Amino acid sequence: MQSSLPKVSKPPLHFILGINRQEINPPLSPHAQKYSSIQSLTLQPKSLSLLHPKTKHITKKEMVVLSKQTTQQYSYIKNSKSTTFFSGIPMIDLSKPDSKTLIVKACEEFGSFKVINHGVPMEFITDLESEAIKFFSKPLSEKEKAGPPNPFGYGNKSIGPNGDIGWVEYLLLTTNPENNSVRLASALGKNPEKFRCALNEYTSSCEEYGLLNYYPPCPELEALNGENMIGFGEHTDPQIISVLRSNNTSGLQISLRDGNWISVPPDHRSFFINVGDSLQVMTNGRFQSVRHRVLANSLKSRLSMIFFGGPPLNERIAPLPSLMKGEESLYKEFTWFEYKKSAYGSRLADNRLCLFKKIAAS
Ligand SMILES: O=C(O)CCC(=O)C(=O)O
Ligand SMILES: [Fe+2]
Repeated sequence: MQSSLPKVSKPPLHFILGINRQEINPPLSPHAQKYSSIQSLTLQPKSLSLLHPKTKHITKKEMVVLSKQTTQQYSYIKNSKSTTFFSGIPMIDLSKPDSKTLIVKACEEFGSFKVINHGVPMEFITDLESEAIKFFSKPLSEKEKAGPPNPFGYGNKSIGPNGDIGWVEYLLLTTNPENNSVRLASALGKNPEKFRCALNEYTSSCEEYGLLNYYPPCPELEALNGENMIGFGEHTDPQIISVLRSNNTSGLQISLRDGNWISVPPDHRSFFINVGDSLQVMTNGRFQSVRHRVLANSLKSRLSMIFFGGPPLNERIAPLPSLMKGEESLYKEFTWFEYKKSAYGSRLADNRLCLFKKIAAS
């Protein structure tokens, strides 16, 4: 199969296998208990205009409620109609000749799209999925042997080093098995080779456009009357592209250009592609990285396999000359290493590209 996506240059290509945390903490207690442990409550009303014709059904107003527990802080979203799905996400059939054109259009308009007829055999996906589920079903003490996730390994709740917390567990892996530590390999079970094979089969089948991802439920949400808990907080991916595949559980939301959040219908056979910050720079802003987040599900577990395609560390990230046609670059010069370092020092929701934008002369 011919891939229509840009060829992603060599490593680092990392994967996150995530699973919503469930058995890790004592289950979140129902309503009363949750609020009795609140130390501070912040309400951030966010007025949302309905500019996009296909978003009539989404909530006009959204409240983000931050509840601070003694040791952790989780974020909740009030009245997010997470089960009303948006039907306007571009779907691209990679076997069709017009797919390239449609991908460009989707990247310009949405910063994301889903692909079908991607050529990745379903059995590769299900093999990796079942190995991942085996891992996440282990007792916490076993999983922790594969952590912490720096640079690669198991993590839960904490996303990055700057205080971001989510209802999530994850395994951060690299496609280069030598970089996945011995500690990680042994925690993957008696047969880490099987896990590795599943990962390799899956990644080698899609190396030109990346791919992979997984997650699970939070029954206490049922008692919270329409509130949703953040599994993975809003952010843009810093890499060139991310390829996300999840099981049939909802949770992924993306922010449209008008600021409205919409829920992506789950589809375990397709891949969902996001434009990352690096691709935004490479196209001098013609494509824009898409803000997205994952909400916890009260009933079902969600497993996502995400493939992040990033450049080599010393690669300069700059607009591609062939796209420039005499335009000025909107961005200062920087390498992927510099961007990663800066991203590591920021919060998940921060607009990291701001720091690298040229200030327009007035
Ligand atoms: O787990 C998911 O479905 C998405 C997570 C995500 O956006 C990320 O890891 O960058
Ligand atoms: Fe992401």
